[in-house]
Amino acid sequence: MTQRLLVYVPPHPLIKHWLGVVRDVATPSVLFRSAITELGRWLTYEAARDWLPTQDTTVQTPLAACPATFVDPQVPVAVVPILRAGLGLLEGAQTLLPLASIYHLGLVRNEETLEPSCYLNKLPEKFDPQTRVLITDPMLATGGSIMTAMAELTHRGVDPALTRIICVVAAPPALQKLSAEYPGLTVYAATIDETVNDRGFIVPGLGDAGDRIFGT
Ligand SMILES: O=P(O)(O)OC[C@H]1O[C@H](OP(=O)(O)OP(=O)(O)O)[C@H](O)[C@@H]1O
Ligand SMILES: O=c1cc[nH]c(=O)[nH]1
Ligand SMILES: [Mg+2]
Repeated sequence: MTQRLLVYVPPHPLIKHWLGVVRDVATPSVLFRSAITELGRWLTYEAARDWLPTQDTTVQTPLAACPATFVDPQVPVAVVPILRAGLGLLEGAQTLLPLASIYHLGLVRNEETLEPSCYLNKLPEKFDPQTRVLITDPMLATGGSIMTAMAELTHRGVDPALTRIICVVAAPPALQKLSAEYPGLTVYAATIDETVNDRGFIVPGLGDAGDRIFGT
């Protein structure tokens, strides 16, 4: 079977609600931050559906033996927030994945060339090939940053088929690049917007996610 990039936009009222809040230019930083946290929570919930490994067992209730399913603690789970803005989605993700290891990757785009450069890399040298990786970055625009992140991860043994990206707004250039290089990868987005303007901003988008989260 040919593998394809899967992009899900979960039709969830809470995701729609918090997306409206972060799009609104009048939303102050403190509310923007908590809205991004909520989006991190609900997008992680959706992404975990067919991704988080489980094991079947039996438990004894007060009345009888009963089949039960638990999250498998043996399979490593990693969250990779793309700094800065990916930190905004991390808190919500972490509440659902309390045992996950967090590996920070700091990327910033040059405002003129839009080329990303890496200023912090806390990735391990090698990942266990079974590791479930969740990447958090609210904006996939030209795709330069997410492609850099994917190259760093796959170079260290991460399997794209076991990787999920959660983002708030995805734009066509980023999705096209991911699709060409990483079929089998899955993206969860609150929305897919139409365009990226000549300054690299997604339109209508939500502006500069990092600046709005951190009030800079
Ligand atoms: O798809 P791209 O064109 O690469 O753009 C997306 C990147 O831009 C933003 O980061 P930014 O460089 O603004 O850094 P910040 O998170 O520190 O604000 C955003 O958080 C993404 O990482
Ligand atoms: O619209 C955009 C594009 C990239 N990064 C952002 O923060 N916003
Ligand atoms: Mg920014």
